[in-house]
Amino acid sequence: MITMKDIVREGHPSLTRSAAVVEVPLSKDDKQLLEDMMQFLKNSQDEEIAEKYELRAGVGIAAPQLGIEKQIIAIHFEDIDGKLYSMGLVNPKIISHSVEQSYLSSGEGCLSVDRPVEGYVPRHARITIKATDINDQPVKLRLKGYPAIVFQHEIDHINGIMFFDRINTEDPFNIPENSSPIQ
Ligand SMILES: O=CN(O)C[C@@H](CC1CCCC1)C(=O)N1NCCC[C@H]1C(=O)Nc1ccccn1
Ligand code: NI
Repeated sequence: MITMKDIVREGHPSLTRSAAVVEVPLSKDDKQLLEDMMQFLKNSQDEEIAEKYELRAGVGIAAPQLGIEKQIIAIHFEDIDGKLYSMGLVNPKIISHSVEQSYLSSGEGCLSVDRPVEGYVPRHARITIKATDINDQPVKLRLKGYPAIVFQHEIDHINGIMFFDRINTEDPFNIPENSSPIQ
């Protein structure tokens, strides 16, 4: 099972390199990795398991965070209106996005960053993603709100981008034109 010791931290080269496209149909190993990543997220959100294995609760994880430079991400969370987002995707791409931006009013963190980094992380408010799922099926997702933020955070990992790379260093709490807060 994946635990925190498997998650590489800030400074590890995998976090700032672009990950490789994954061959489809998925190999047995890539399927297993996706399943393990999904299980990690579920475990991390289960109070007992998280306490027992000292897991930090996460809603998403990307293979580069495990030192595996492949375009593989897993997402598991329920959004405010109770919709469950639980999926493993390979080769995710943002194929279109809004001009409007949005950001989490609480800022962002990362399981690979063991320190708080203050500031708003401006992202696209609405995105359309294309990817392939664990059963080799094509997936097209239109997202907004918190789900859009989570998917962008994970896709950034695939491209070697960390959330703090997007914070305005002069004025971390600067609110860009045409952007609105989430939560
Ligand atoms: O790349 C992936 N990561 O780095 C895990 C991150 C991904 C989220 C950060 C902002 C958008 C996606 C993550 O999940 N967190 N960041 C650090 C500690 C908190 C934790 C978190 O937000 N937990 C959470 C939130 C709601 C409900 C349950 N748990
Ligand atoms: Ni992260």
